[in-house]
Amino acid sequence: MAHIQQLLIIGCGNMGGAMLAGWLAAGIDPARFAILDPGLERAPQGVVLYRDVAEAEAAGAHDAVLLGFKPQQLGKLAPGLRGLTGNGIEIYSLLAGLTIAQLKTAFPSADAHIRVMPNLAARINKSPIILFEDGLGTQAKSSAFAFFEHLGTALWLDNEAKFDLVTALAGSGPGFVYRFIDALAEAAVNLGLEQVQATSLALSMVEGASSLAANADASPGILADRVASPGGMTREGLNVLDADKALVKLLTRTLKATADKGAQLSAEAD
Ligand SMILES: NC(=O)C1=CN([C@@H]2O[C@H](COP(=O)(O)OP(=O)(O)OC[C@H]3O[C@@H](n4cnc5c(N)ncnc54)[C@H](OP(=O)(O)O)[C@@H]3O)[C@@H](O)[C@H]2O)C=CC1
Ligand SMILES: O=C(O)[C@@H]1CCC=N1
Repeated sequence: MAHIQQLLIIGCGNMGGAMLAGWLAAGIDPARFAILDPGLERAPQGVVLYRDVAEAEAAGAHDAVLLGFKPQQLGKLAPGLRGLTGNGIEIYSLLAGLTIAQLKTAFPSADAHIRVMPNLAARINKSPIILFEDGLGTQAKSSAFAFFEHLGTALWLDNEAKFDLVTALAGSGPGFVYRFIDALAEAAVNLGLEQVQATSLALSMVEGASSLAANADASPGILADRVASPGGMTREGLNVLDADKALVKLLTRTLKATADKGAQLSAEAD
């Protein structure tokens, strides 16, 4: 039988909501989803919304759960969720930093425990989706992959120790790109451009450049050199970013601080 026929999303905020929107946009039947979230105003049309655990337990319709609340809530919420996470249920977790071992301790009776790391572009079906699992059989693994692939480009990670780092890169990454776009616009404003025009140009430039790179036959490094006409303007700017590896060093510190917080969230959950 195919897996994830009925997904119960527990905590449907920014990330859970983006994923649900992506699945619905991909044409998946809304009747395959339910939400448990006490504070959510409304669910998308055709998706059932439970306000409390008892309602979701009474329905008892799901075969998979997606944990979409905050990592700091796991210890407090898990005991009350045991009735929704028992035999026959697969647990998919968005909780940044929290390990498979911690999920197994929190939900010991579930059939399988899977870490999932998307980003907000799941809403437009363009998110990387990193997966790491324990307990899925071969067939369930391939149907889980197909289900998450609707949201973008899925991959199985072979080493959980790298999960915080891929979270920093692919999950948190949009935050860094948005900051870069803002900084680019602010720099142009500092040098004399008008704010609205600077923001609009920075945004459309990044959109075009990233689509071009995603579909190109050459690496971003080679594409950067193609932009820099010999003896031209761009090389002068690249020289600023490249001097003493300034940009690489800044981003290494950025990813390290982000990944280290994952380890801290995990330690605090014990
Ligand atoms: N934001 C992102 O880009 C990404 C987030 N993640 C992960 O996704 C998870 C959610 O993050 P994010 O969406 O940003 O946070 P949000 O605060 O937007 O979403 C969390 C949701 O859980 C709800 N909630 C709170 N308490 C309960 C409860 N007892 N039962 C059910 N639902 C509850 C919240 O409701 P209320 O607001 O009323 O408290 C909210 O709707 C985190 O674990 C995070 O690590 C992973 C990848 C990317
Ligand atoms: O900031 C966070 O913790 C989550 C995980 C990745 C993106 N947002």
